[in-house]
Amino acid sequence: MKEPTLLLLISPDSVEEALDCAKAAEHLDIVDVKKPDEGSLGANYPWVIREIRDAIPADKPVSATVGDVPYKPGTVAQAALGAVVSGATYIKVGLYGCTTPDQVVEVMRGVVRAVKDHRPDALVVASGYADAHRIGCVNPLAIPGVAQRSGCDAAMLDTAVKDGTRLFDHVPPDVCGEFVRLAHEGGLLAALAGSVKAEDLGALTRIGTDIVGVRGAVCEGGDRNAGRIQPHLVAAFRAEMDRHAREHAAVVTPTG
Ligand SMILES: O=C[C@H](O)COP(=O)(O)O
Repeated sequence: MKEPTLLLLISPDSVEEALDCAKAAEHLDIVDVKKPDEGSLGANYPWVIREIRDAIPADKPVSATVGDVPYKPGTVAQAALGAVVSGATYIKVGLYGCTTPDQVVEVMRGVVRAVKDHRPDALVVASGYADAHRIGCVNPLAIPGVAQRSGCDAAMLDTAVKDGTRLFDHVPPDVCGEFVRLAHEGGLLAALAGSVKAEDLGALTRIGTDIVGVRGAVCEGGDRNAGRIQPHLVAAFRAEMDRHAREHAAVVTPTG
């Protein structure tokens, strides 16, 4: 049986940074357009998504965040359509303002319809927050179920507050493992992010994560705000991912 592959999603905040990602294109799988100064899943301008789509190799999918969205299903559906029309094929929604699972389903059903009516092969990602308890939104472990109920393709966790705390500070590896299990049970991809560092890759690989999302760890000085993405840090991060994948494969399918 082929081992599942962990994909690397990197989030530039501008066309200039996307060009740095393009220099490291062989080391990454998905380029994720966001605007970090508008929030952890802050949405960028449609023309930035389009320019980034044009700037990176055609075989690298572009993802775009629709924002840390309010509970306003029509507004969010229209924003999601803007992202897919601009060339993104992974549409990520940060469910910041949804306080109940039913609200999430209502918002995400609208997004799925808006996106897939325009481009059936685009993937819709419902993103909750590992630190949901700090902002009063839906519990991380509820996300896979509501993502599945609303027809999404992936369930994701990121952190809402970028204060140096990390994914595993809020949702420990065994609970992230349960998140991944629930996502897979619902036929979804599982994406995890939140100030992830290279030292987290062992656990993320072990639990079967499909996509790891990173910004700070590949910016100079580890600073997601003041630092800029560095191609050599992307390459080094990828090398660590590959090392963990090899080690994990050796444990799961020992030879000899
Ligand atoms: O989707 C991934 C995020 O951009 C992660 O950013 P971060 O690694 O700085 O928390």
